[in-house]
Amino acid sequence: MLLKFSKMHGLGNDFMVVDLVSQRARIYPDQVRSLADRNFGIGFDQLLVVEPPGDPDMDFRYRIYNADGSEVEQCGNGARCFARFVYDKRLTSKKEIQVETAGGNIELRLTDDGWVTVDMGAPRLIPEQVPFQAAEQASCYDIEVDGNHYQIGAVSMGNPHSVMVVDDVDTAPVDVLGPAIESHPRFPNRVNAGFMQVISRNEVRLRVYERGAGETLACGTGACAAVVAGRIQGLLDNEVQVHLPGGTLRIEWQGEGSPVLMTGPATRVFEGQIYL
Ligand SMILES: N[C@H](CCC[C@H](N)C(=O)O)C(=O)O
Repeated sequence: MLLKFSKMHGLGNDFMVVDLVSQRARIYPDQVRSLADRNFGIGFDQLLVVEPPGDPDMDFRYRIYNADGSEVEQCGNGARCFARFVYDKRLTSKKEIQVETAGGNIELRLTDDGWVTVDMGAPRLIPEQVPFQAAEQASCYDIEVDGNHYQIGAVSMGNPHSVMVVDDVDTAPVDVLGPAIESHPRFPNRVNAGFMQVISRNEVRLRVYERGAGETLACGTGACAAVVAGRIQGLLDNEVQVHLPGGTLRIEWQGEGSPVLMTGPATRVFEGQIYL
């Protein structure tokens, strides 16, 4: 079966995007893993799939698979690329697009400067909703890793995030602590592990070791979760520039119960086709 795809990225977060609205195909987890294999496949952090909506009030369903084949609830950088893809491919003429994901419904807004603002919905802070094992909700939790103790925030943007404040992201032990936190037993569904350096109340630097993909050049939901965690710890204001290795996102959050808004670019790289 021949499958057409687009290669896209959001600040270096690397995607393969396939349209299953106009192409009749089915993709299975083992196929995802082989497509992600940078030696024999196309290589990506996540595979993004465009499908017809289940809910007639929505425009599309948006399915997301990590490079390890795991299907996940949300992908922020991918949402911006999704909007660019469906508009440029003329699957919609709308510039405000309602999308159904496993982690909740989101709204994608294409702006005239070619960027995209995504209403990511309200963050979930109740431990059971992250999910994270904790006796009660708090802005900060103590976790133990290899006998050492660390303070983290636990936030869901539909997908689970841990956020650790560090003095310097360049020297943070992301390669060691990232995988250890990703598979920490208190996160029953694993977790994306963020490391945040606070520059000011409106500016942070962030690195994210992503669940199912490893460290990426950018993580959209990670940027949202970092701002939420920083704000509830009293470190940040409502609008924050988040500097990731691949570039900067603008994140806005007015506080508990409000949606998180993420604004940034979406870039097409090449078109391709592959025989599955
Ligand atoms: N690795 C994430 C999914 C992709 C998130 C990231 N690429 C983004 O831009 O939000 C997870 O397992 O929840």
